[in-house]
Amino acid sequence: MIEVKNLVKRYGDHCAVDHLSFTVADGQIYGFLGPNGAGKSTTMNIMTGYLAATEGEVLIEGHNVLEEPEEARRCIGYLPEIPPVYPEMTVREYLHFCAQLKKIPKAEQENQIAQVVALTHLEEVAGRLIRNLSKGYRQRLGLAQAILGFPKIIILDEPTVGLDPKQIIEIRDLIRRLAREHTVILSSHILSEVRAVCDHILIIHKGKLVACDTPENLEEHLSGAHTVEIEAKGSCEQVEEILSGIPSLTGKTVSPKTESTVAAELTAAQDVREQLFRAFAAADCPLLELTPRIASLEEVFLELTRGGREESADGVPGEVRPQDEEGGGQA
Ligand SMILES: Nc1ncnc2c1ncn2[C@@H]1O[C@H](COP(=O)(O)OP(=O)(O)OP(=O)(O)O)[C@@H](O)[C@H]1O
Repeated sequence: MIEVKNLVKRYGDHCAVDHLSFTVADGQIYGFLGPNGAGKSTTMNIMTGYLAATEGEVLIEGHNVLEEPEEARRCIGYLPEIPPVYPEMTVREYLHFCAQLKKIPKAEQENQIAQVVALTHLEEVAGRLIRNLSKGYRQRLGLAQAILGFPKIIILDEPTVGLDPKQIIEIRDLIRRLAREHTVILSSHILSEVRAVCDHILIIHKGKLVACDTPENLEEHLSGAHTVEIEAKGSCEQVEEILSGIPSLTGKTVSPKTESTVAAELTAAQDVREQLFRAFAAADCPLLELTPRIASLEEVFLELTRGGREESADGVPGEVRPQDEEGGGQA
């Protein structure tokens, strides 16, 4: 488990991380999402002990990252935004070097290196100098060193940057496989990627946590209260008349769709699907389609990271839990 408590990081006057609190539970994949400069890398660097916080603390499996760095780091594998590889070493030499740094027992080193090389598909370049590797292979090597030692928690800053589509799919599969036995936290700008692999999403904006939930809940709760699109057989007047009998509607736009059908978009503070069904049936007006509109993760992201949005995060509906000062926002 990771506990991030009231984390603040200031660079001079600039507050890159602003009282950030959240908890990461074991055995799941968390996506750290935010626009450029939101504070993702800074937070990850603090969580992994690479950077000191101005205020607040991070506990990894109960170990304070600053006070018990060895114990905390033993639980973490980290792929920073720029993988820390040495160009003059071969892939294999570098992984041996990392194994020593991670204090993996000598007798286990060969076996573990072989495993991570296989997992990240580095076999064919294992003897090659790192400076001659493509960006994709360097990224995979960065991932291999993060996995080495099979730590409980694996933190990946933009793991698929620079990879081609085939490699992206492979790395996603690898992340999913790792998540069976590890907790994985990854940062990304790519919404579809986060949507595809993560169980939980933390959205960060201007250093603050603005949402923390499953992708499904985020999409559902931000789908504009209840928006429903309908298509009915009849005239606009007839449909308007039926809708006027449903007082809980807060908005409606009605327009002809075909010669004999009408389309409408309706909003309400509650779920009105059953009322709609009954009202149209009672008026003998066939309801041909009734579709609740779900916001895409992209819309959720844009909504939550609009300028100044983080100031009013309290208003985020439903399960979207912004941080609180006690260290809430449990993920
Ligand atoms: N060493 C530094 N000195 C001064 N400001 C910094 C430093 N590192 C980061 N920043 C600033 O802190 C803010 C957060 O940066 P950070 O790299 O954590 O964001 P990010 O969400 O990871 O962005 P990106 O997605 O572009 O990598 C940015 O405004 C950045 O310019």
